[in-house]
Amino acid sequence: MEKLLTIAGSDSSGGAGIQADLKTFSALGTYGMSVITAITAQNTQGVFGVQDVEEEIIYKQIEAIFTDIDVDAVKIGMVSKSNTIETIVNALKKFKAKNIVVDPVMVSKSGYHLLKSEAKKSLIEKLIPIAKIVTPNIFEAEVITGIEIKDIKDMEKAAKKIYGLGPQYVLVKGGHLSHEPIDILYNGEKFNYYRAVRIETKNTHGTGCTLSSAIGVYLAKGFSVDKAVEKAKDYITSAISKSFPLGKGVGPVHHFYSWW
Ligand SMILES: Nc1ncnc2c1ncn2[C@@H]1O[C@H](COP(=O)(O)OP(=O)(O)O)[C@@H](O)[C@H]1O
Ligand SMILES: Cc1ncc(COP(=O)(O)O)c(N)n1
Repeated sequence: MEKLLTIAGSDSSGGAGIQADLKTFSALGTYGMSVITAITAQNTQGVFGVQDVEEEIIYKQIEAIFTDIDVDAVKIGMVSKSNTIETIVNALKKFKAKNIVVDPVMVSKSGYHLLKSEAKKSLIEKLIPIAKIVTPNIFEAEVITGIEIKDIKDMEKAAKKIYGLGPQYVLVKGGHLSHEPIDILYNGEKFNYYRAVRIETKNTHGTGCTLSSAIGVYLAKGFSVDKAVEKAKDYITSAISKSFPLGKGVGPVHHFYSWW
């Protein structure tokens, strides 16, 4: 069984963050482990508080895992502040982590800034360069590049600029486009396009977390990056099509749609 690690924030309502990542790992038949970077008090309507975890215990969690267990892929989500990012990057370099998927989480669907503004520079200069694949949504790609994104051509321009920061692959996600949700993969030479029909639902809490975790799963299973993205895109599209209402706000995707 492949062994996956998520380094991310906890979402108390279970739809995004660490909880979405572990559900994805489990649903797709892999063994999930977690390093918690921050605890959010969150539900389907908003984020009401965040407590960052101290760098020392973040490092110790990573060390405890890598000195004992072979990790086949690592997914990184919410990282809050620059000290957290630097601790994670140094630790992953030290332990020669492979198949690193960086989801550059910035703002929750409910509008809360999960990445502090002082951490943007470290995210861009330190975290993105160690990624095998980085998966910004349109807003994140705009913040990283300064390019305003209105269409596919702008997404391609942003993907090229982000590739210049050092990751091996860039996936700009089109979930927030006004038409079909096309995701664009760039490897420094060519673009691949992943199309899907737009599912009419408000219940999309955790889509980005779920997609990046699923990409990690398929990389751990030995698929090429192109194929891993294709399979992960199929999984997220089905999980969104079976998403369900929960609470009073944005409900979650159904990670276990093929099981129950
Ligand atoms: N309504 C939808 N129907 C189908 N696919 C969607 C929908 N919303 C998002 N997606 C897909 O879900 C994945 C996550 O994308 P996105 O929502 O853009 O990321 P994030 O959660 O980081 O904002 C992408 O593959 C995107 O194309
Ligand atoms: C702990 C945590 N990590 C990530 C997200 C982003 O997920 P979404 O964009 O669906 O709100 C979140 N809301 N909470």
